Parts: sequence; structure tokens; C-alpha cells
Amino acid sequence: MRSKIIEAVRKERPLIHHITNQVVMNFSANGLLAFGGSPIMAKESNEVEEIVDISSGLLLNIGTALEYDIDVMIKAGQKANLRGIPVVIDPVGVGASTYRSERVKLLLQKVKPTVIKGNAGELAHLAGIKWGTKGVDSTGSGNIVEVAQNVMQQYQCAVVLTGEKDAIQTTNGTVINESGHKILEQITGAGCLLGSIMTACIAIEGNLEEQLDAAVYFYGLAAEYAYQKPEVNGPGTFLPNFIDALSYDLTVLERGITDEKGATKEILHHGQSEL
Ligand SMILES: Nc1ncnc2c1ncn2[C@@H]1O[C@H](COP(=O)(O)OP(=O)(O)O)[C@@H](O)[C@H]1O
Ligand SMILES: Cc1ncsc1CCOP(=O)(O)O
Repeated sequence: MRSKIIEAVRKERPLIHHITNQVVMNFSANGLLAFGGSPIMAKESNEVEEIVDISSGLLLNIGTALEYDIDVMIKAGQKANLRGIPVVIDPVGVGASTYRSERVKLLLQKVKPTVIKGNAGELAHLAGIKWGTKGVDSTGSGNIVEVAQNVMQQYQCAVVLTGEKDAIQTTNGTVINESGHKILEQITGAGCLLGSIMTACIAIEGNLEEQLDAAVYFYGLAAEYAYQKPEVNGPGTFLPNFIDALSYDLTVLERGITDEKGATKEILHHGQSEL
């Protein structure tokens, strides 16, 4: 099923309208292209509704959003809601400032998301559950299922909570994903690009839970596969290998990870003890 979902995305190459942060724009566009979607970044108020009109999915990521950007996100989000295309909201760093917290609240009042996605710290903030955070990163620990369920109930939408383990929460229940690699914590935009790929996966016909599961599982596996490459020595060399892996078939990734511990074995092989 996961392979079929990914193949279907690659066949359709859905256009995904991004209003995202300045840090990750290029990485997200390249990563989504490699995966098999079609990105467009557009945040001019005068064109944003037209761009929604030609898109199959909308990703709203508040990572570096100015007041103007929030207004544009609301305009685009409302148009997407009218058209019935999926909207993914990524409340990057929502707990880091009052401004972020208040603007995300406003965005969620004005726009109905299909999915809220974020790291555990961001989603715990939305849920009103105490959690450790540092800027845009999650540093705490706790019950991720409780957080995901709470956000789903509060905002009446599906939730993808990321971290060492990911929780995919829909009205069908919770799916826990364990694919992924710790190296993803050392590159910026790992969560943001997952948002792009998730939006592409839910922009085609199908079951939301299965599509989110396919996106999250595939993404984690691509990271594990890339890290195993002999030429990867750390975050810098990981990045291009990861982009390559995002373009591969799921079966290639699955076959390529030979050891149960996958990339962990390879890290030791590289003589690194900490990761
Ligand atoms: N310690 C980890 N082990 C394995 N995968 C991880 C780990 N931390 C994050 N990931 C993966 O990295 C991606 C981004 O998650 P995360 O780091 O939580 O997002 P963000 O970049 O928004 O903080 C997800 O696919 C997640 O599964
Ligand atoms: C570092 C940073 N600062 C504002 S947005 C951003 C990128 C965050 O990306 P991610 O949440 O995917 O790590």
C-alpha cells in the first residue's frame, strides 16, 4: 500500500503551494522535487488565491512568518478550504515567543487544517501540555500519543507528531512510526521538508491515515538508507545523499537497509561514537 501511494504521487506530481520559512525554501523545493511532487513557493497577497486555484495542496509553515505572511496564509488557507484541497499547518517554534503562539492561534481560528504537523514540543505547546523546547527544537519527553490526541480533539484535524518516534493521529486511531535517523536532528528543515512530502501524499485520492503513514515511513527510511552510504561522514555529506534517497523506490530503500540497526551500524563503521 505504501509503495502504491508513493507511485501514485509520482505519477500525478501534484502541485504543492508552499508559504514556508526562509530557512528551508530551497531545501523543501529540492526535496519535494526529488520525491516526486511539484513545489511552488508563493506569498504575494495579490496572487496567492490564483496559486491556490491551480494547486492540489497547501502547506503553511510559520517558521519565519511576518505579520504580512500570516495575513497571506489566512487568505490562502481560506481559499484552499473553499476549494476543498488539503491544508497542512506546521507551527514551527510556536512555543518560542508570544507572537508565534498568538499568530498560530489566529491561523487555526481562521483556517481549517487537514493536518497539523510539528515536533513534540510544538504540538505539546498547542495541547497545553508541559514539554521541553529550545527555539524550533523539541528537547523534552513525555507521552506523544496523549499530545497528538489532544491536538486532534482540540483542532478537529489529523495530527503528525515527529521525533525519535512519530505519532500519526487520525480519527481511525494512532499509528506509531519508528523509521528515521538521529542525524535528522542535525540538519535544519528536516521537519519542514517532511511537511512538503506529507502534503504531496495527501493531495491525491486516497485514505488520509495510509497516506500520512506512507509519507512518514518513507521519509524516515530514506534517512536511514542515506546515512548508510560509505561517503556519508556527517550532516554535510548526508544532505545530498538524503535528497537522492528521496527519489528512490520504497522497495530499494527497504532492501538497502540490511542490518536491523541499519544506520547505527554504519555510524560505528565511520568511527563516530555519539550519534
Ligand atoms: N532521534 C531521531 N531518530 C530518528 N528519527 C528522528 C529523530 N529525530 C527526528 N527524527 C525524524 O526527523 C524528521 C523531523 O522530525 P523532527 O526533528 O521532530 O522535526 P523538526 O525538524 O520540525 O523539529 C521526522 O521524520 C522524524 O521522524
Ligand atoms: C532554524 C529555523 N528558524 C526559523 S524556521 C527554521 C527552520 C526550522 O526547520 P525544522 O523545524 O524543520 O527543523
